[in-house]
Amino acid sequence: MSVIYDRVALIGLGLIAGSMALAMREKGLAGQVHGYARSAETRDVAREIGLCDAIHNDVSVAVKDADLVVLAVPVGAMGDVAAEIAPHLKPGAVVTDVGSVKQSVIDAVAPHLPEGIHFIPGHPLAGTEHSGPRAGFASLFRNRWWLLTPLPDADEAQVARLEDLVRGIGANVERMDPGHHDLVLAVTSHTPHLIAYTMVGVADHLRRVTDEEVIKYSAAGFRDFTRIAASDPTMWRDVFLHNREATLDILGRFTEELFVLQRAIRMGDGQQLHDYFTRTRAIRRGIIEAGQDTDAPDFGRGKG
Ligand SMILES: NC(=O)c1ccc[n+]([C@@H]2O[C@H](COP(=O)([O-])OP(=O)(O)OC[C@H]3O[C@@H](n4cnc5c(N)ncnc54)[C@H](O)[C@@H]3O)[C@@H](O)[C@H]2O)c1
Ligand SMILES: O=C(O)C(=O)C[C@]1(C(=O)O)C=C[C@@H](O)C=C1
Repeated sequence: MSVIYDRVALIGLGLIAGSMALAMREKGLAGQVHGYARSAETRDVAREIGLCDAIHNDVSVAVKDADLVVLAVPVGAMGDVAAEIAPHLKPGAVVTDVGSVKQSVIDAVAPHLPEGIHFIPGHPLAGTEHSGPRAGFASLFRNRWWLLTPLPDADEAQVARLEDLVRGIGANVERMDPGHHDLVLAVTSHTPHLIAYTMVGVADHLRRVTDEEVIKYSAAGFRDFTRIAASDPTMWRDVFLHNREATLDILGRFTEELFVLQRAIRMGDGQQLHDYFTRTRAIRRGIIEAGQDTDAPDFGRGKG
């Protein structure tokens, strides 16, 4: 593949930026990849594993002459970082972000960026429960969605160019309105994380169970919850604080459904439980058949 941006600057060298660096370098999509990290420890690790062509401790130097700047910090830090880099951006540069929430990032970042800078917000729907520079891997985005939420006055050629980069690192790209993005992600990612955090918290409260039995007899369902609940606390604190309304809306609906099932159990209404689980099984099978769950062990065989 050919170079799409001569110089890329990654701000915040964690799981997502690290994976982007490895993927861009593997595919030859960037002339040079520069990275900025606040902590000396992160910079040392990034150097040790050869994540970027150059690692900086000064964000203004990192973004200088960059054609693409990627903000890969927690959602709550995006505004401060944008304010810090704004005076040092190359005229005509593209700034994107990878935050899990879109409207609040747009509100926090856009006002800081000078005229002539192309801000194109984005969100890769790919991740793991691990964080930091060592967590990155080049194939993270392969066959995953990467949503872009361009502003109404976005430059079409610049959006198309960023889409080429995203496709180049293996993802499928789609454009979406930021408010709609935040509602969809509240359903598919944010509320499920909150439920996982809560379930693991409940087990923890039942100390007599956690001390031995949960670990010893941990079945697949609970194990999946513990994986999700091991995700980065700063990142997820920021997600909930910045996608408050959509998460509260979905959480309200979740609670209503939970009460319906709770009542069915209390009343011994097996038919209702069976009907409900039949519907949810069909949803899972639909995802597998659409080829949207490449992690599933039975992927491609149409079984859920
Ligand atoms: N982890 C996921 O599954 C996932 C998936 C998609 C998108 N995202 C989003 O990507 C972004 C980065 O997430 P990640 O998983 O790579 O996190 P990470 O914790 O692995 O990396 C984030 C890095 O940003 C640094 N940082 C924090 N505040 C900073 C600041 N003010 N200035 C400079 N650096 C700062 C941290 O020290 C850390 O090194 C977040 O906005 C997150 O919502 C995460
Ligand atoms: O697989 C995981 O560990 C994830 O939680 C990844 C996940 C998700 O919910 O799918 C988490 C947050 C992101 O913003 C995007 C992806």
